Amino acid sequence: MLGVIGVGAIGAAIVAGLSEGCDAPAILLSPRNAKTVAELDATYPNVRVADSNQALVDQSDVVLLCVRPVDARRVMSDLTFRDQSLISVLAGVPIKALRELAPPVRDIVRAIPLPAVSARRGITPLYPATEPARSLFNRLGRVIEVADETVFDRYSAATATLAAHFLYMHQISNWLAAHGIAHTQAQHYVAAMFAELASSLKGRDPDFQELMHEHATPGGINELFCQVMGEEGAWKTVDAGLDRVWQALMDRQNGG
Ligand SMILES: NC(=O)C1=CN([C@@H]2O[C@H](COP(=O)(O)OP(=O)(O)OC[C@H]3O[C@@H](n4cnc5c(N)ncnc54)[C@H](OP(=O)(O)O)[C@@H]3O)[C@@H](O)[C@H]2O)C=CC1
Repeated sequence: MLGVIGVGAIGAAIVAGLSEGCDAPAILLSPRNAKTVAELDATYPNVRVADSNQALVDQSDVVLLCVRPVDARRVMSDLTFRDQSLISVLAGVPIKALRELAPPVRDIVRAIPLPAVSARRGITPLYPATEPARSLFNRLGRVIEVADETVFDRYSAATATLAAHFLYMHQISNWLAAHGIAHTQAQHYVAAMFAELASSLKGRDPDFQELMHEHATPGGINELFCQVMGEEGAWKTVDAGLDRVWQALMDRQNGG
């Protein structure tokens, strides 16, 4: 039995992805977030809702922890574990801290799922990449087996750039809207442009420099835009943002 504590955005996405297709694993959900939990329970025959978090822990061989990092200590300190498996998706909470939160559990794996797991198209770094986490996340797409926890946290830092991608698109559509194109039309246009770009990445070995050149006619407007972004410091800002995220993750690990 897989028990999921914290059925918010990523917890629900994982449950949905695992529950699609044949041989779906039996899943028990924590009762909080009643609306989402009831929807998952009604949609998937392999899903049930536990009476409490402790009942979930008692009945589960594998516990998947999907609460916000700031809530972890409060949630876990109420619970008594036995020697079962624990998978944590909590960004920036290291194995050492998880051991302290869930004694006597020894088998602890960290995972970095992305929302695409709901459609079983995820790519999930695992540390350490042991069973049963490997099988669970392989069912949700692909797994990256990471051998070192610091490297694992680098992957975690990179996921912090996702929301900014939408802000970038927002900025472009706002510029169009400020210059006479209806806001909705501008958003549809930018969404279609980037959806096409994203789908062109599938099924090929990505080389981003090469792709940039494919899209930038020499002397053309894409080349000009890249040049101005560089001159204005945009690419250095990406490095600065990632460095700050990395520092925040490290501070979280050190209890800061
Ligand atoms: N969202 C994402 O794409 C990704 C998230 N993560 C990690 O996943 C974790 C969850 O993120 P996300 O899903 O976005 O956050 P959400 O806030 O959407 O989900 C967290 C859920 O935990 C619930 N919760 C809080 N306290 C308890 C409790 N005592 N018992 C059971 N459930 C509880 C919350 O309920 P309530 O709202 O009522 O407090 C909420 O539904 C984070 O640690 C994050 O780092 C990792 C990879 C990707």
